[in-house]
Amino acid sequence: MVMLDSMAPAPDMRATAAPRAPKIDARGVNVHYGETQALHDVSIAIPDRSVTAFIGPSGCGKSTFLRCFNRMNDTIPSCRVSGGITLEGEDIFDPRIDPVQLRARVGMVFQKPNPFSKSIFDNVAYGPRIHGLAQGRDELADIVETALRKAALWDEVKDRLTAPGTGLSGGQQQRLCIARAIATRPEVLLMDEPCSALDPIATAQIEELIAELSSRFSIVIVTHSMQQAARVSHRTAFFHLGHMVELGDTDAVFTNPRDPRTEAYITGRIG
Ligand SMILES: Nc1ncnc2c1ncn2[C@@H]1O[C@H](COP(=O)(O)OP(=O)(O)OP(=O)(O)O)[C@@H](O)[C@H]1O
Repeated sequence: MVMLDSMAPAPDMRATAAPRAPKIDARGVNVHYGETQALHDVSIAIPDRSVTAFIGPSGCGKSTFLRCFNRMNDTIPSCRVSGGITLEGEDIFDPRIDPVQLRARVGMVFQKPNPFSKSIFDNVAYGPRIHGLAQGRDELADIVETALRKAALWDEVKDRLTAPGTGLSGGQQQRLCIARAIATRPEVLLMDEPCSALDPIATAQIEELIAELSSRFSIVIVTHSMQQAARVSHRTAFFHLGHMVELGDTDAVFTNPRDPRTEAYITGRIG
């Protein structure tokens, strides 16, 4: 049995979600940047309404794999992705799929909060406006309020919706980015180290939010913190040198890893 040094007292944030049919199914995914292969033959089924964590040493390909799910790698000219990925059974690489629509269904929150230089309201209204999700101003206002409430930010900003989003604290900005991502009613939320720029209190708020959102969305989170993965995720995938070495229930991966490389990582011997 492997124990993480500060794992023992950590509260368990996870809802008791039973595994469901896969929301995303990735088969034999390879990714190259130019001549360099960053990911080798990775396959994973991401369940609906649960949290999957990607962990592993720096440069092992976690973010690269995450970006495959909403075709964000399309925006990197040297990047080539092969293999199959489906969302709800639909091939995301099908030429009929519009990547902008795909990114509304598969939202993303980045490492550094990146609100637009617009008002708090307009940050959240941006996606619903471009995707035509609201019939008029009232409906748009409802969507914005709902997203801000789900992101646990409404009470802090309801009296200053016209103030710039960039004027909020780091933790509030990240919750604003989460509100912006969920305003288009995505099915999947990708989070790439969403707490790495935040203090412990803001981190705890985001983790609570992840636990709440996981009852509605499928969430995939890249994290450098094994404690965070243990607290928030149901499933954990461990990556090493571009390979997915281990995938399993989070408790099993952390307490009884099958692969010696996973054990070496979680006990701090590599990484
Ligand atoms: N835009 C890019 N152009 C070229 N190579 C890249 C690019 N992005 C990532 N890579 C390379 O791909 C490999 C995987 O990188 P990636 O960022 O996916 O790893 P990671 O596990 O998320 O790392 P970290 O934990 O440090 O964020 C690394 O060798 C990295 O240098």
